[in-house]
Amino acid sequence: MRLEGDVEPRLRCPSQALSGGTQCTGGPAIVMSDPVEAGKKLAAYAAVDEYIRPDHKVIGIGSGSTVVYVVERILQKPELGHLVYIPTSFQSKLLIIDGGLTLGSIEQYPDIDVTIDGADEVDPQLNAIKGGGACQFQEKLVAEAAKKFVIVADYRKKSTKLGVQWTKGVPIEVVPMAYKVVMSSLQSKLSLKPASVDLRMAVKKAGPVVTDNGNFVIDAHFGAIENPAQLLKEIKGLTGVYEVGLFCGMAEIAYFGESDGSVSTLRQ
Ligand SMILES: O=C(CO)[C@H](O)[C@H](O)COP(=O)(O)O
Repeated sequence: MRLEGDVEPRLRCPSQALSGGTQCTGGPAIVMSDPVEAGKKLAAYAAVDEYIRPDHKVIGIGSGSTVVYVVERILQKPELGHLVYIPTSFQSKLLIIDGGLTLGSIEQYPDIDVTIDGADEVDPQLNAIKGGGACQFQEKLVAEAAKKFVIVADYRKKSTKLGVQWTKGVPIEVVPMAYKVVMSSLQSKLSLKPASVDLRMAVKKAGPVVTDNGNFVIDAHFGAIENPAQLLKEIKGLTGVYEVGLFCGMAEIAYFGESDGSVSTLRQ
């Protein structure tokens, strides 16, 4: 299958079931000149094909550039048009609205069948760093409310240990007035000391990034993280912390679009 906007015949991904830790070829061809973009699309399409069914009712939609392909694939399947879609950010709300899908809120639909989301880094135990787009609070809420949480990512996100591939730090959403206290607590109260902590600054605005929840984000640089669950527990215990971009033991499966055009998976 050739998709609109694709330019050269190169990559191919399956729509059939994939098995744990394996790579596959075959199925609808995905043709793109950029291997990273192709990887995102491969992973997203495979996850939608295998995890979202017409007999589902409510689907969580993550945030970021990979999720754009999740919605693109959903829109190619008219049999998924009657489902309700729950956003995890302003960006994903617009994806749902602009696609003409039915938008729901987590308050209306606290029980979600499947949530599909991207990630910044994923380790072999399916722990993930998220929040590169500062959406980690709503992403975690919507992932936790789902029976199944599925990660989609390109090959750059696969890692042996969190903090090795993703070197921009662990995103920590904080209540604005608490940011200095939290920065100081991160340096003095954790068993794993960060090399540095930065208040994330906006690019096209003076001052800090402000999240969809009106908060700030601190990026904490720990290097390789041996025990992400312990680190998560310690950071969440600091007063002023709203949510941490460490997702531990949450995902059932991660799909990775590889640079050779295959899709690999990691399962719990
Ligand atoms: O956690 C996220 C946003 O807060 C994103 O899912 C994560 O940053 C991955 O984004 P992309 O698909 O653009 O690489």
